[in-house]
Amino acid sequence: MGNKPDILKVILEHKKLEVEACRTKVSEEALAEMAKADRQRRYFMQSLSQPGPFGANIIAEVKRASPSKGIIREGLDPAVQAQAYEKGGAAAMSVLTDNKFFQGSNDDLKAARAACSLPVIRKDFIVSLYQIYEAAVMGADAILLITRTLTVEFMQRALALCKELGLDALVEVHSEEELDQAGAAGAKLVGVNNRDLKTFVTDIETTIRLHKRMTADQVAVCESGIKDRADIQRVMDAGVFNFLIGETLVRSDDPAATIRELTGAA
Ligand SMILES: O=C(O)c1ccccc1NCC(=O)[C@H](O)[C@H](O)COP(=O)(O)O
Repeated sequence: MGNKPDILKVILEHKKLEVEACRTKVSEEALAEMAKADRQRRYFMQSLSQPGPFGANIIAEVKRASPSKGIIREGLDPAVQAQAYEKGGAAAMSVLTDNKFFQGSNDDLKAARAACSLPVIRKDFIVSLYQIYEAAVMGADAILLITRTLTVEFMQRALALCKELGLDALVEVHSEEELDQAGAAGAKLVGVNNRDLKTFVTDIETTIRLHKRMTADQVAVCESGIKDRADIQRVMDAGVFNFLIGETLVRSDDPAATIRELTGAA
């Protein structure tokens, strides 16, 4: 048996080619100009800064497929999903825009955002400032920065650009070292990915462990592998009240009811 390929490395290599191809169609200068246009901003970080009415805030994800699970839901309609998420009481939404590995698209984000009033994060693999301008142009309210894939210097530049464009940034970490790097870059909204992106194993204890090391001005988000109310309760007992949930909601036949069960509203 050969070694498993490092999927993140494969995704990033492909993403760099994708961005270069986009650049040949629309230059970064032209995109930056478009990104300055007035937008109806929705406040992603603000929606997560305090516990919700029942305690937990859910960032509900629109994810058609993933490298770890393959197809999650055939024929998923992002607009229908977004309406159910809002009805269930989600605080915000996450939409995968990567096409090759997650079968998402920029149109998925636009359709989901247009169908509800929730703030939306563009979930993709940022390798260039170009994609941050792109996120603003497609109407996203926030972007994801994955610490493992970026330098502190790039994250600082990305965070400064987000501020300029009126976007929030969720900075994702999976280890103590990455948390320190995110802090050095100035991250205030910090997502702990419970999924090890090398092995795909999820462990909710990762959030509980890393949260203890966060500073008072950082807001934590528990990401990946959340299946039920017991998982949420366990993490809430440790002081974290924000949860990013994909598969459990996308597989549910009644995502609104599932959100109510997860937050404790049901
Ligand atoms: O989910 C994957 O297989 C994956 C593989 C490589 C990079 C990222 C990946 N997931 C992105 C995510 O962060 C999750 O979609 C998100 O945290 C929700 O996780 P879940 O609730 O377990 O679907």
